[in-house]
Amino acid sequence: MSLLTRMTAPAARHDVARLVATLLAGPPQPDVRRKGFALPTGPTGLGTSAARITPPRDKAAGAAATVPDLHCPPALRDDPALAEEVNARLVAWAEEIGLYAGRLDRVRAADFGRLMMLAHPDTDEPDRLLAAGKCALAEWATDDYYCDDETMGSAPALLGAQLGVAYAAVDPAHPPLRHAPAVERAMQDDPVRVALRSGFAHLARYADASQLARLHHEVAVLFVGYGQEGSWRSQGRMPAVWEYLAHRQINSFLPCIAMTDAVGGYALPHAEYADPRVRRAVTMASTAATLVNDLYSMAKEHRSESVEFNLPTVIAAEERCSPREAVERSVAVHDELVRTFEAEAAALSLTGSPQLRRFLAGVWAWLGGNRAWHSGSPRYAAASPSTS
Ligand SMILES: CC(C)=CCC/C(C)=C(\C)COP(=O)(O)OP(=O)(O)O
Repeated sequence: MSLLTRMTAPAARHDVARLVATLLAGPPQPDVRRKGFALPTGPTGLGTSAARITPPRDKAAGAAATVPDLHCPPALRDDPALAEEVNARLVAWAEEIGLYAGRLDRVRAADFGRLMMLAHPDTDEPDRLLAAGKCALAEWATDDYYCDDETMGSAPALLGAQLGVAYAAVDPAHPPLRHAPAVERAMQDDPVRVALRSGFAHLARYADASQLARLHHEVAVLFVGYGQEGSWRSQGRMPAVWEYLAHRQINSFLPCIAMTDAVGGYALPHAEYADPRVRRAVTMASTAATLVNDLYSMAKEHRSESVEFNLPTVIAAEERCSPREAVERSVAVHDELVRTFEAEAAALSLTGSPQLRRFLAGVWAWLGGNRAWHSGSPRYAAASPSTS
């Protein structure tokens, strides 16, 4: 069955979505394997705004009800059976390695398997989605255990030291021989480090050396962002809006988005991934995806004991506006980023390689899957418990 026929949410919620989809999809490319991946077809171009789409099922109305409409693609497929398989295997893995011990029911309910199914519609292979899911959950756990959840032992004073050691679980440390056993013990005696190491080892089955090096870079940058947030937390300081936005580019879903080609079974050449024009488009998309998290996680963060950092809170503090107005302004920031990504990605798709075109279409698909997941995951439902 083709991806298109499996989609329950076949179109976008805004005028240009189909046009963007068409530009990003480009002509058929026989030299790049396309495992059933296709962006929405149908009416294209300006004047197709009547083709409005409803997103896939939203399991939890709580958070979703408080977030205004976003300029965001739809999820390109909804395959609950695939999501369930990936989620079950992800939770079994977490249990086996002792990650989120005592909280696995919440991890299961958060349904990160569904996030992977929604965000990576160009593969049907559960094991590829599982590899990506392990990396994502390990990165989330780094945040929960070390940065922002005191009930999981996070403490600002420990953060830098913990992140420094955790990085060796992703990009192995190579100490002189006599220190190697101590490093090895450290890799094994903490569930976050075990998860990072195991997740990236799994992904290495599908990623080549250049893709792995790219991911190491993105994780290192993510950890810089975690450190930045820790610094605000320990100072009790609310960042400026510009500072927060720059932060959300690095403390972002980019490490997940950067796996798009490895998960899809092809490789974007390093020179194209590193091209500043591509980087600009992709980082704008990942910042936007992370602002979606800010909008949907506000209710969860209000319930938390620790200081909350999200764009509406930062805007309300700096611009002295009401929470509702701050949400509206955050949505406008999000929408501008997505629109800019769409325009620039469409232009890059016209001149770049087939792999670049597929990658940018994959990033676009990731945005849609991400929003659909956030709107339905009990992790962000106002009245439900979260993983943290
Ligand atoms: C999966 C991944 C790369 C996560 C890194 C960044 C991250 C933890 C988020 C984007 C989520 O931010 P936040 O700390 O607000 O997370 P929750 O709202 O607690 O899910």
